[in-house]
Amino acid sequence: MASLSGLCSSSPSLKPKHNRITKLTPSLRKDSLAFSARSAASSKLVGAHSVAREISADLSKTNNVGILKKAKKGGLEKDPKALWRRYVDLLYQHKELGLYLDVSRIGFSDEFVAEMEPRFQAAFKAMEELEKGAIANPDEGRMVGHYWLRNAKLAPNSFLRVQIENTLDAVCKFADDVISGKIKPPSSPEGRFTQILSVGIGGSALGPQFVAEALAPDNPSLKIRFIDNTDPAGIDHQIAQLGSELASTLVIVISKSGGTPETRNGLLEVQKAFREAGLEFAKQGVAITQEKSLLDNTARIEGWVARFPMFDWVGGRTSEMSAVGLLPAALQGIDIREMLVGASMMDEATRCTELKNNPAALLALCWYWASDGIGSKDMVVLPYKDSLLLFSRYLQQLVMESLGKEFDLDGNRVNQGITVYGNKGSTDQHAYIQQLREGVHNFFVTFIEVLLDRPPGHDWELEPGVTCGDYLFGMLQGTRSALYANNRESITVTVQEVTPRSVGALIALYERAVGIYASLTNINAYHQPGVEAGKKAAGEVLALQKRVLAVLNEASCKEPVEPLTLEEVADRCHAPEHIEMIYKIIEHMAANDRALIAEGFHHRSALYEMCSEMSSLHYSPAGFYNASRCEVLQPFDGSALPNFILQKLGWQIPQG
Ligand SMILES: O=P(O)(O)OC[C@H]1O[C@H](O)[C@H](O)[C@@H](O)[C@@H]1O
Repeated sequence: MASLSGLCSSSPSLKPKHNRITKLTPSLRKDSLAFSARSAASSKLVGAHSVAREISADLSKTNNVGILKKAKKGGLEKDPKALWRRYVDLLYQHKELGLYLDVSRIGFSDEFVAEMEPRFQAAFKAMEELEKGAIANPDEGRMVGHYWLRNAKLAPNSFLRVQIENTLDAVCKFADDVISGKIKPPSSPEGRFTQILSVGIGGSALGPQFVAEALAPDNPSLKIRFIDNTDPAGIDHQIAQLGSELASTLVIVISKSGGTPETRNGLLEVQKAFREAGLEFAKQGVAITQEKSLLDNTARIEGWVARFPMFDWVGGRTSEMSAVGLLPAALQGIDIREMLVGASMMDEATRCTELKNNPAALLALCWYWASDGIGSKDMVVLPYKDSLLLFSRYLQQLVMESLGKEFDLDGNRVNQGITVYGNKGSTDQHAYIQQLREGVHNFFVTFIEVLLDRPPGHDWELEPGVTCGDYLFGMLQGTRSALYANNRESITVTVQEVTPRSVGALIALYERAVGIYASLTNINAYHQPGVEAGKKAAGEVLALQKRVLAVLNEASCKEPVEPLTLEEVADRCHAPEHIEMIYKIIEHMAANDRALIAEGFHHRSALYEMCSEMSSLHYSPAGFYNASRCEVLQPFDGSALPNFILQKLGWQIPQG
């Protein structure tokens, strides 16, 4: 990349008066900091075990909305020379990582930054305490230690340090042994593992999926597929795609808790496929989970090939640099030590307490400015590189599960969060960017730019002077300009190329930005109580389904079979208030041939079929019941049924 200093000197008219930006090395960047640096009144705020809570108490006195309203009055800078100066002045560069952050198209002012400075200093202090082992997840009484994974020396005690180092060594050794064929499946025609089937969900899937898409070579040592849902058709598809290669498949079951229902279901389905193929699952299964979890115990008792630990102090959405992300990556031939180096270098850079020299803080500043500190605007993430397609999905969990909270750390209802979505450019330009340019103004964009189009030596000009990659570049720059011209703000993160190092750095950059933003907004970024509520509700639905089945079974055992209306089923389940859910349960079972709903004309063709083949079908104007399968149907007007069906059922043909 042309250095910025080079560009400046070739455009003397644009060169800023002061010489502090003639060369943007990290050290000079500090001198060029235009933001007023206020002293942080934070030393008294930090306690070993309740960092965020104490900080928040002090910061809650500041009126965000007031600052933002005042600061936003000015509107966005449009003068090209002033914009160029803003770009040069604000550009963050990490030369060693080949990573650049341009925040010049977010409209914050120096005054706003100055106002925010104490909050940032407090956030930096909180992050420092977190890295030292403070209980940064107060609700769950946990430390938050994903930063230690890439630099074990930072772990707060030697026990954790050794745990991290041993796990990394074990991951590398296991991957080497699998790739070399030293560890092999018992009955594989290839004589080695050729496929990975990863079973996990949420944080136990998104990181490995993103990294596989971004970094796996075209011919990886092992190919990876994912089961990340409890969708039976999706599971069947993955197993069908493996076909006879199931015998050469290493199944990695990933679950921090070891009890996530979707993952358990995926495991049970895969185990069934193994049984049906006459394969012994234990010889091909690996577990990544917390010690002594249900999954860990199962894997231990059944004697799976290997088990790797997940640590209590690593959250699912920040687990990519634990065995969760490292093992699948290493098995695909991805250089995981390089990923760790990239993350570690970014961690170092984002520990900087000068806002303008800290890329994570700059991101958090932009988010705060753009979304008014309350998530009023959505974050649209647009990587202009196919291999980074899943970055937006990965960030969706990282940002939304971390920041989307009902209460702040002081117990105030705040309903915080930032919505994240996006796929990739320029593809999205042909889909929804029309709205971003001209429609509802409820977002800010993050462009992810990759400078290297293709490996050197492979490029060609598809028209004079222009390559395919030039088009991609042009699309990105064009969209950035067109959006800004219409007052749509954007951030641009640029990496030289997509490598294990730059991907590790990107992950670390966003992890820290989320942590800092959480401090700014005084929320706990490390728990997910809302997800728990959804899981609990799902459990209740399944419990209700079991009660519904029990009621139907009982009625079906009576002689003659007792027809039930929906209301009667609900009453017998002692759940009349859940009648709608009971209807949906029966409707779902009906769709899967486990029940039948006769409700109005629409369903009658189904009735005909059933009636013609089932002798034990019972019908009454009050309800419809299939004794052989324990099925209940909605009441409907039986007289509307054709006579031949009523005859077949042995019912009286209605008069008139
Ligand atoms: O890794 P597991 O314990 O199976 O959890 C998988 C996922 O489950 C939940 O939905 C959490 O909200 C996620 O943060 C987590 O990553």
